[in-house]
Parts: sequence; C-alpha cells; structure tokens
Amino acid sequence: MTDLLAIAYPWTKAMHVVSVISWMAGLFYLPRLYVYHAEQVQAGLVQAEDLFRTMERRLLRAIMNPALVATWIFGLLLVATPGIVDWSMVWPWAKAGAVLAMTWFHMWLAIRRKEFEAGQNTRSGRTYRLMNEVPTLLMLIIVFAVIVKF
Ligand code: HEM
Repeated sequence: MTDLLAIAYPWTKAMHVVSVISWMAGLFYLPRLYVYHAEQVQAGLVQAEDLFRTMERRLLRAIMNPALVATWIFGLLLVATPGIVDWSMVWPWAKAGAVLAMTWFHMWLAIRRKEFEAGQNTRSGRTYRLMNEVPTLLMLIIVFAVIVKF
C-alpha cells in the first residue's frame, strides 16, 4: 500500500492542487455573493433574491462541497505517503491548523446560506466583506507552510 502511494505521489499531489483551486474559488466567491445579497435586501431591492439564492446553492452544492471532500481525500493520501510529512517540523502543524480553520469557514458559509435561503440573514454586507479576508489569510499560511516548509 505504501509503495502504491509513493508511485502515485505526483498524481495525488496534482489532484490535490486541482481540488484546492476549485474549493478556494468558491471560498473567495461565496462571501462576495453574500455581500451583494445582504446589501440588496437591506436596500429593499428583493427582485434579484431568487437568483442570488440559486447561485449560492449551486456554488456550494455543485462545486464547494465536492471540492472540500476531494481536497481532504487527496491531502490525507499525501499525509499517508511515506517520507512526505515530517511531524517534528512546524509546517505540518501550521498547515493542519489553517486547514481546520478553512473547513470551519466553509461550514460557517453553509449555515449562512441556509439563513439567506430562509430570508433570515441578520449580518450586514460589511460583515461579509470582513469575513471575505479569512480565506485569504489562511491560504497565505497554508501555501507558505507547504512550500517554504519552515
Ligand atoms: C484539507 C486538508 C489538507 C491536507 C490533509 C493537506 C495535505 C497536504 C500534503 C501532505 C501535501 C504534500 C506536501 C509535499 O508534497 O511536500 C500537500 C500539498 C499541497 N497542499 Fe495541501 N492539504 C490540505 C488542504 C490544502 C489547502 C486548503 C490548500 C490551499 C489553500 C493546500 C495547498 C497545497 C499545495 C499548493 C500543495 C503542493 C505543495 C508543493 O508544491 O509541494 N492544501 N497538502
């Protein structure tokens, strides 16, 4: 099994990076949609609400959820590949912490989507603008951790 993982390593890593790109695209875009959705409702412009709801639901269900699962599967296969992760270093722990936080952020967005769907959003466009910085910050930690390997 470990031999197989070692042979597959470049392919597993390529699949991991493809999944990560898809997941991150959604993590950046969904809070942006929430900014406009919240501001439109606040301004009393509710005509476009159904369109926002459809875009948010499709983005989360068709792209972000499968991309999250694929990122985790290929990421854990990389962890199980012999000689890739040295747990005595700092970077794997930094990455693990940031990846858990990214997963929490995904869940936070999913709960907010349910609120928008039910017409029960309580947060302002400004809050979503601020929350939009969370994945950027986490991405910087993850990429420096995995490439600089401090
Ligand atoms: C979800 C759980 C995740 C796990 C378990 C995981 C684990 C790993 C492991 C073990 C590697 C191999 C490192 C190496 O070959 O030296 C890797 C590579 C990589 N990961 Fe993740 N990862 C996860 C999520 C993410 C996320 C969210 C991002 C981006 C925001 C990311 C970006 C990358 C990149 C860019 C590489 C390739 C680095 C290189 O060129 O060697 N990973 N990941």
